[in-house]
Amino acid sequence: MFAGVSKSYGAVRAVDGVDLTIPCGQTVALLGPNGAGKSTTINMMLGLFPADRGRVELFGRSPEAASAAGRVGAMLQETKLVPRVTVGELLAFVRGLYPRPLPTDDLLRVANLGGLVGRRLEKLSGGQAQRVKFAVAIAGRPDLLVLDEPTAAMDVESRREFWASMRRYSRDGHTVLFSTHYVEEADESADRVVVIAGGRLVADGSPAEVRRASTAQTVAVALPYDGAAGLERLPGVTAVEVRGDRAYLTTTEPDAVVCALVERGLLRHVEVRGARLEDAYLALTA
Ligand SMILES: Nc1ncnc2c1ncn2[C@@H]1O[C@H](COP(=O)(O)OP(=O)(O)OP(=O)(O)O)[C@@H](O)[C@H]1O
Repeated sequence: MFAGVSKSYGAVRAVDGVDLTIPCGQTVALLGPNGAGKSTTINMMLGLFPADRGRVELFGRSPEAASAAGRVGAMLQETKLVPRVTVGELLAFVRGLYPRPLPTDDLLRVANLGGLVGRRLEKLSGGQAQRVKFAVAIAGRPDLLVLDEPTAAMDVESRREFWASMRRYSRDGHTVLFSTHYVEEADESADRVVVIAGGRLVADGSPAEVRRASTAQTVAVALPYDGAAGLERLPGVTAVEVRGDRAYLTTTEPDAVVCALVERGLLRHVEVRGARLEDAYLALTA
């Protein structure tokens, strides 16, 4: 729970009056561009440094007390793995630090590390190393799992595997908060999307609710034989983009645009696309 939380670094106001309450069991994406204040928010949530103003509480107590009680697990951007030990040795060590760790088999299954137990940490690929860091974060079976841009620099396949692991953990009723600047990750993997820009929360809701914050839609048609000239004057059209042999018309009134295209005999291979989370995100953070 954040109540009126602010944090500055000198003259830079990194987080500015944030209020946020996360119910148990929810998976929340903290979505924002570089420098939006995501890491600062997460560091305060974990009690790594104090807020200048406002109150941060986890499970009704201070972040430090919640972490000391083993209720919080985190995977931070700067987390490094020690070399010269195996995945299995590292996980056995970390499990030993907690009173009720995840059973080893569950840990390996959830983090998708089955074939890597004997592998030394310095021999892992980037995606595999991230899954080991994820395993370290969940080894103590935390009620709240916090992931700061966990898939930065991963390829598509590694990202897909990573989010599958995250969902296996959240499905068991655990609360997850992850930060990202990939809109599709928030759309696909979160119950709730909190958009942050310039240290302020600018949107908060399900992916569908945040998507609706942008009403712009696209009507795409085959490019008319005489080109795109004049399309921008059709009723309801606010922008026209030509890509390949298609014209993409931005509008808030797709019905009117389709009618106008019919009247002019221009309706060929039409496709109407609803607002995308990415459009809403770009509008919100502009
Ligand atoms: N230690 C610091 N000293 C000074 N300014 C900082 C420090 N850490 C962050 N900032 C500034 O605070 C603002 C918020 O930074 P923060 O790292 O929280 O954003 P972010 O959303 O996590 O960005 P990114 O996606 O790039 O990691 C930025 O303007 C950043 O330059």
